[in-house]
Amino acid sequence: MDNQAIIGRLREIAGADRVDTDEQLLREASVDRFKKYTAVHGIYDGPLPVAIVRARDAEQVARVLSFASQHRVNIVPRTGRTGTEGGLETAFERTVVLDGSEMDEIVSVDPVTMQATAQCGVPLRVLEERVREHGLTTGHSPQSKPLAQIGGLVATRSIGQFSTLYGAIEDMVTGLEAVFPDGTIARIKSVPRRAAGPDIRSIAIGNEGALCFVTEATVKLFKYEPENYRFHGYLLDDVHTGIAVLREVITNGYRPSVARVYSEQDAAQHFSHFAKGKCVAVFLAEGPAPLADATSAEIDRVLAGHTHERVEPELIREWFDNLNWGPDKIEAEKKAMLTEATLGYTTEVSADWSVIGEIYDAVIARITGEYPHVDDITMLGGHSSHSYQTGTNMYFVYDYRINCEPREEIEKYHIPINAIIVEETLARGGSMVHHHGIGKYRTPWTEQEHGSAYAVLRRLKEAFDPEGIMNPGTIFPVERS
Ligand SMILES: Cc1cc2nc3c(=O)[nH]c(=O)nc-3n(C[C@H](O)[C@H](O)[C@H](O)COP(=O)(O)OP(=O)(O)OC[C@H]3O[C@@H](n4cnc5c(N)ncnc54)[C@H](O)[C@@H]3O)c2cc1C
Repeated sequence: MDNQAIIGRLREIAGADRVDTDEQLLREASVDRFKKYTAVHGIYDGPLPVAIVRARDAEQVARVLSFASQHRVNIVPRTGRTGTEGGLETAFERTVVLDGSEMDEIVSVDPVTMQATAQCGVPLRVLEERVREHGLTTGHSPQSKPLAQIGGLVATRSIGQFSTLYGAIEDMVTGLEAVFPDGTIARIKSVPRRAAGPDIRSIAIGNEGALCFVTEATVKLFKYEPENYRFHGYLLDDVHTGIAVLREVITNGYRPSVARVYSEQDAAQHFSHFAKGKCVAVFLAEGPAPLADATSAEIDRVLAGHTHERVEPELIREWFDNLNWGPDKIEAEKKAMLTEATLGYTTEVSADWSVIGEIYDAVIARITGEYPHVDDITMLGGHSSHSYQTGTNMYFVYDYRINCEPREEIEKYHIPINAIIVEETLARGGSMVHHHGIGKYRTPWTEQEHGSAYAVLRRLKEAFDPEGIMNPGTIFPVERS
């Protein structure tokens, strides 16, 4: 079947007005933010998709996927388009981008059962605003909240700034609907908990469009009590002290919603007006007032055991209020890329408390010691922003001046720096990806990440996507065409 025939069939399935073939739209749909630097220069070297289908409902998604399976047409699901790891890249010929952003109905908000159900194209910001009318919150607040949508948030195993209290998306989704490549529409009902076999929500959560298309999700709701917010900020001597502080607060049984530590370098760019060359620890205690007070008291008690300087809570609140990225910041970043030829990227990993500090040191030492273009790096540091009983994440941040043609940027800077971080983390038993997903650029290490359990993951792909049409090259390594 040639491209024209594919487009014709898609028009029959979805309606002609739901199938986009405009050249510029196809170019922009061929990449995500992994290639933001070439994209801002208008360079799109990879295969362009055949078409973009804006799906109306789950039945239409099912018909598109069945057709694609039968005719071996590749599918890249998408919603909010904030992905950072190449998951939206159309790396293969004969790809159709299946866009769920117009499935944007909030199906229900139930303040009694404390749940909301939303279609995949609902932006998280919109859902959050709706539930706040009831005095509730989703508790989910990734930095991309103004743009990211429910489908992508579920598909990437996203996590938000309040994760230490509310958890990540896998702790929040109680039920969902997903469409599989054979056209099966599976609805996983929402219940408080069950022991009826393995938890099949996790086949959809984090699948990055490589197994199924998420069309709807039901999430938990919590009381929204910003009047009880207690912000805390401290200057500390080094990252290791910061990690020790985080560990103590968390393992003592307290759950501030925000618990973060920034390295000196990262702090200097986030908190230039007060960091004084130090590390910065940030906490937010919330919940019912007595709990927020108890959490605050514990944070102070732990800090008393370490040399520190206190930061005005109002400064932390101001910083926090401006943390999210909407269209304005995306535009500002594009302008900076074009006028200053500078770029910033991140690689986020996780590991046990016992090795996370060692990983931090090893990564910084290797990049500064052996990366050949280290002189172009203008900032190298990181922060821990999501902590658990057993360990924490490290979000490495690297900014650089681009001393090459736009096309060469990824190979010269982003890929080798990312590789060092992944290698040092895996070498110490950590996870190479904490919350952005594997996408198409960490696949060289998917097998190493999972070890002997990779066979289980691989079987999921074979079982649910036997034709390999779902986002090929994402999560699962394959040869590129
Ligand atoms: C400025 C910025 C800040 C960010 N901050 C955070 C953060 O704090 N926490 C965090 O976790 N992430 C963060 N991210 C990453 C990104 O926002 C998340 O991965 C988000 O969950 C992606 O959602 P989306 O709707 O934009 O998905 P998209 O970008 O459209 O897609 C992302 C991936 O999910 C797949 N996908 C999309 N929709 C579906 C669907 N309906 N069914 C199946 N697969 C689908 C795609 O194929 C792709 O692989 C940030 C990104 C940016 C640009």
